[in-house]
Amino acid sequence: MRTGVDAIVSVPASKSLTNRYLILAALASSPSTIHNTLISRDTELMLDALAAFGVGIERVECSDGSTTVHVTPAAELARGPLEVQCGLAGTVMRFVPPLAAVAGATVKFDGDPAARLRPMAPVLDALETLGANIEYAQEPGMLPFTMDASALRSGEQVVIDASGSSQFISALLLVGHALPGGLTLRAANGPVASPDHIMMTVQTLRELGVKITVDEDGRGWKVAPGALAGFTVTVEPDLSNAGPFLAAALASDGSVGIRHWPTTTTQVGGKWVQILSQMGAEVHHGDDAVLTVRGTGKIHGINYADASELAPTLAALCALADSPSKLTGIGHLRGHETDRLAALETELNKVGVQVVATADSLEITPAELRAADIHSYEDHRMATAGALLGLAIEGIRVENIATTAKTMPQFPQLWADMASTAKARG
Ligand SMILES: O=C(O)C1=C[C@@H](OP(=O)(O)O)[C@@H](O)[C@H](O)C1
Ligand SMILES: C=C(OP(=O)(O)O)C(=O)O
Repeated sequence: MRTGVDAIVSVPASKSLTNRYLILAALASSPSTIHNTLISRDTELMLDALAAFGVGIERVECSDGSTTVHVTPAAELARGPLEVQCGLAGTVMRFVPPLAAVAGATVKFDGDPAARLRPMAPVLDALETLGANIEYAQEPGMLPFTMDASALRSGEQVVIDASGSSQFISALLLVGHALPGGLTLRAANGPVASPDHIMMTVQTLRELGVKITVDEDGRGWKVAPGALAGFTVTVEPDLSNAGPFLAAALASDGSVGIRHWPTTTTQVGGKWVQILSQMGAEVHHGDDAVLTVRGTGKIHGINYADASELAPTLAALCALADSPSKLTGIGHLRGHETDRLAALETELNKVGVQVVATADSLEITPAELRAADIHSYEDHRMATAGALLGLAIEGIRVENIATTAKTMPQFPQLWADMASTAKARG
């Protein structure tokens, strides 16, 4: 019996774009307006951090349910001593220390217990190269730490190991124009994590008028020093968070549309179009800007590299496929909200799927599926992956679905609304 969903969904704004725009607005020379700002745990933490530096934040609730944020830069960013709470937000724990460095501030950073396990050293070592002094309260290179950036100087070329996270690179690029002498940055030999997110940073900077060049091999960046004028932008919907909804069309053999799908995007979630088509969906981007995905009764396995934050949803969909899949280039997901490779191996095994997790890949071989309680590890994407399994497997229960508030507090309601459109189709 098939029970296809048939829904059109508005997903909230992009976390990655919201937190980039907020950092840049704080560093601008005049006020900025950010329409359709995401309001979620990760962006609330960013807003609080900026307010601590003396940045003016005014929120306006709009009649369509979105939030516009007006950002007024501080005449001079506060130097503290301040405290910044990072929660479990990579974009806060990696993007705010360079802002503190530019401010010349003394700041204590801490986060959730799980945040204390996430890699930080490459970006912090780079800030030390630029003259910041960092005292670690527990483990070197990890939260919690106190940074004193009162003696920041102009740097020579900074070289960063970006195999653990693209955010180390993005964090420095975002403040490069505000550093004395700008910034010259290279990725050290070895893999670069989530390269799409670095391109998003580069494109965002260019869109706002920052001069940035990328080396021919794509592993080096030069940001010219200079003032950034205030700006007005509208944040795109979060296309990564659209993923579980779109995948639901395949999982339930139904149809799901996402409103306001951009014609071009820097978000890695833009790749859902290609991924889901390859896995068997019919995909249509209409004149009304709705991207519609329809199940065709078939879900094929896929070999896919650099899925980045799409991997948990993709892995759950691969569990429902008619052939094996392999997701590669995702070793750094072991340092995300949880060790996602281990978590996916455990949870997909529970529902009967064979999963082999290597250092940097997942091999997923579908088998007969069974009900299980899916643990979410305080990881929003494990929770949404569990919800997706729940559409296809009778009796799945997802523990702590509220953890989706990290980037999409509306998830439980939006999901329930979509799921309620499913009808028995005999
Ligand atoms: O810069 C960003 O907004 C992000 C970069 C990526 O981090 P990693 O490079 O650590 O994977 C991604 O997974 C994360 O969800 C958001
Ligand atoms: C890895 C993620 O988040 P963060 O920004 O905390 O790194 C994610 O959202 O999948």
